[in-house]
Amino acid sequence: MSPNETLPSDPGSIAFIGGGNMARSLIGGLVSRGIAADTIHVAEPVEALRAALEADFGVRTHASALQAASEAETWLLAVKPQVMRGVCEALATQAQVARPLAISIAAGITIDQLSRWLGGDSADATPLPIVRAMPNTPALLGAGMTGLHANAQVDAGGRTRAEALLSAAGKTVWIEDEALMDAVTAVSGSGPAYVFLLAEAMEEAGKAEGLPDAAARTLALQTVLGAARMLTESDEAPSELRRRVTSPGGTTQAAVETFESGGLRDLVAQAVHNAAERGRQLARANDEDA
Ligand SMILES: NC(=O)C1=CN([C@@H]2O[C@H](COP(=O)(O)OP(=O)(O)OC[C@H]3O[C@@H](n4cnc5c(N)ncnc54)[C@H](O)[C@@H]3O)[C@@H](O)[C@H]2O)C=CC1
Ligand SMILES: O=C(O)[C@@H]1CCC=N1
Repeated sequence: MSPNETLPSDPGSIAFIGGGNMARSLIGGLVSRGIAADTIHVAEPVEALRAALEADFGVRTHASALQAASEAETWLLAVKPQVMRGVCEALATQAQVARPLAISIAAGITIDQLSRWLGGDSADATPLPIVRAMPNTPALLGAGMTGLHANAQVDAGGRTRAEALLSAAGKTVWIEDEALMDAVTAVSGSGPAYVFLLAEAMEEAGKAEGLPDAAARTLALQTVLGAARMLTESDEAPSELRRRVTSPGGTTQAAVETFESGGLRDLVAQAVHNAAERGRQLARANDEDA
């Protein structure tokens, strides 16, 4: 979906709990697709962030999570994994009364954990409909990628609502096995940082070869943009696009052989594995009952 297209269905009123980097990217996506800013509430303790969200997007902000949550039928939990438990427990009573659709974007934190924390003290609280979503920051441009997983309490309407909300950020894919959400986090949630790192490294290497700073940056960044567009706008596999740049005995071959003999593929696999493992650790580290 391109940034100016409207959404296929209205996601209804939304309370973002946490108004940091990822919430900001998602809010930018929603507002640019014509979602009325006054249906978006944001709870954020940092006053400067609240002021910036109001000025930039016209959304309603609150210092209190409970206040924002009481305004909306969908809660988008966008705080760090390390504070998620406290935030959920503070909202538990309201959650059991209002029974919102709760969507968490926190890395690692499982639906079982969210369900327990939002269930409050009552061990037999009826499980809430909960969606685990893993977006990424290109959401701000409508070019994001989100993996979604729902528990059994989420009905077709809830799935449609979650998908409408996250599709404001770009593409979505449903993941039926929750255990794979850590792999989604490791590939696409964290993935933009890997591409930014490559861009940084290309820029630095260009400077080391003698290019002026500004030229090195433009050459690296425009190359990443052009390659990303070819990857998504052509029907060819990445390996075929690479083959077409690589003249036998030429310059690209010299570079690609250096990457391959240096173990780039193994390094990427190890990096993705470590990111997924970190997601699993975050779940354990933030749950003394697990
Ligand atoms: N940054 C990214 O690229 C992505 C982040 N995520 C997930 O999104 C979540 C947020 O990450 P970021 O936006 O990067 O972090 P962030 O630190 O920029 O945002 C979190 C915000 O929550 C606020 N906050 C803290 N306690 C709060 C409370 N009790 N009530 C309301 N707000 C509270 C903080 O002031 C902060 O502004 C994390 O769980 C992360 O795993 C998921 C996908 C991508
Ligand atoms: O680094 C993190 O933990 C978060 C989750 C995915 C991207 N940023």
